[in-house]
Amino acid sequence: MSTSLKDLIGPAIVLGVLNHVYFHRFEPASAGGPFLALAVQPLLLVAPIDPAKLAPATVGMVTLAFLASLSISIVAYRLSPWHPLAKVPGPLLPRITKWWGVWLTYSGKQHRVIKALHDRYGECVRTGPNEVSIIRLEAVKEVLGAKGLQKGQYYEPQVDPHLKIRNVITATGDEHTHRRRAWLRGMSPESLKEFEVLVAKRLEQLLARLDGLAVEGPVNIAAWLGYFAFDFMGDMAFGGGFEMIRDGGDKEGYWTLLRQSNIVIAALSHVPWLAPTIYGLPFVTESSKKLRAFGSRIAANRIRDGPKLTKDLWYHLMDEDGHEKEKPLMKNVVSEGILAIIAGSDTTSVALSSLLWCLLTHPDIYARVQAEVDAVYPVAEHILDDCSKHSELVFLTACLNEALRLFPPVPTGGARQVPTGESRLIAGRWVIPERTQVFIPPYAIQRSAEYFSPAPDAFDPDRWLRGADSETTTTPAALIAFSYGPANCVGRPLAWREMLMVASALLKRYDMRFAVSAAAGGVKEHEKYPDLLDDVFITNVRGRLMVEMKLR
Ligand code: HEM
Repeated sequence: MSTSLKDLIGPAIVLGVLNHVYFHRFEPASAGGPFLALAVQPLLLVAPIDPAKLAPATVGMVTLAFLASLSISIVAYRLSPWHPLAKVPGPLLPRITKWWGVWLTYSGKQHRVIKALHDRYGECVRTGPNEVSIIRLEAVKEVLGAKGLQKGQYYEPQVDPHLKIRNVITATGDEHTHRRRAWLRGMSPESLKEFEVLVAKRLEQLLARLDGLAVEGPVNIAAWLGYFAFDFMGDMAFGGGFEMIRDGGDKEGYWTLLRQSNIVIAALSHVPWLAPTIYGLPFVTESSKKLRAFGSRIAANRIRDGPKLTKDLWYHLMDEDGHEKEKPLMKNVVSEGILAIIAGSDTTSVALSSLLWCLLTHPDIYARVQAEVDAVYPVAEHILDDCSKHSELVFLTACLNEALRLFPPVPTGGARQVPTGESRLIAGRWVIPERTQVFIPPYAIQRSAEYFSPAPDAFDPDRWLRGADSETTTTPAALIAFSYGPANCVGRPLAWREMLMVASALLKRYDMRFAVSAAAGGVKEHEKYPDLLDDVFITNVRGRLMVEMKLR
């Protein structure tokens, strides 16, 4: 008896469902094997047919039936009441597929869309088939805190695909504690004092450049703050490496390279199983090879020349003063150094750009904060050599807190993962099942009226200074721009030092206002600034921030 197409459709459908059951149970870590298995199975089904009588249409129909049944089975399960996250509200598309998250990352709008979903569906929203986003204060501690959840598959695409090196941001458990120890030495008060010298040197260079540019016309201050932060991080991590202030741009192309690879990584974090396949593509490998070569080159320079003005981060990460029993491996330290540049440059410069944007949109607040800087630093030079007065910059600190609240440089952050085999009760109300990815997005929680009211979307630095009263709510614990818990931002003290030095220097030296530009479509260029902050894990400023700067 010969096998016909009709005989094969039923088995193809059953096989599709069985594949879903298998992959659901044994989640693949990479796409290569599963893709091959999916391609081979329809061919095995048609194998009994005499090849001479096998029409290509038959193979096509069997494959179609197999893939359609697999897809329908997956979608039906994800939408069904039996899915463990069935009771968590959320829109249809993300319940079905993680490709929605990939698209959202490429669009740059992830933070704004997630906030809109919280506005609509509440404090816990299903943002993926196995993913939730929570903006309840108790969840900050329960998810990000010491007894919370660990980083999971979301961070896998950040691991170097060739060297398989984990740095402090991708390591978990004891490995994380060990790596973080060296970072903490690098961020001690003594180290910070040394880094101040490096900030001051670059800040002087920036101010000299801005003095010259300011007389020529409006300056894209967002770009120049980016050059500053990048040059400084190169000095701080490797004792040098970039000269973007000198060159007036990214002449070497490393900034662009880092940003491009950040976008790819941020998108792949939603589909980590695809990362090994994508990283196998030559043009993708090319950019990660270039980055590694660059890291090794500046590391080699650093080893040859030693620290420049002061002990740099390399000194601490490489354990040059011999705290650890075993010296760290060179490749690990290169990876940490590159991480420092990624984690510490765009974050700080975006925070400063957003602060300036907020101040320039509120001239009354600008005037108050400028008056404070003038009072604390009557002599401009002392901004560069006396950080002991930072505690007196109370209003500037409030303005920075408010800018970090409205525009957190890491707007959504990375997901933590519920361990296999257990579920977690979060905030006493949501039972989150095993292997779920859990986001606590700073942008959405920091604009929640529950924690900041009235007017949670308004720039109101005074909310940080008002005492508690019955009319207003300010919840410092809900400001998580630097994250929370054992994997919070290890560079926080340095970031604050840098931000206060740069902001005071700019306010002291210049009178600034938005450049007058023709309104495009009725919207002035500076009004578009918030919409051009792309959330690609770290914010990318897609637009310009054109400012007229007049020496005072
Ligand atoms: C305003 C500036 C900054 C902001 C808002 C910021 C924010 C953050 C956030 C939200 C995280 C957690 C990321 C996650 O959970 O995946 C983080 C981690 C980290 N940040 Fe920052 N950061 C800033 C500046 C810096 C600076 C200047 C450095 C210094 C090099 C730095 C180094 C790091 C490192 C190494 C981690 C990983 C820590 C760990 O996993 O233990 N950051 N940062």
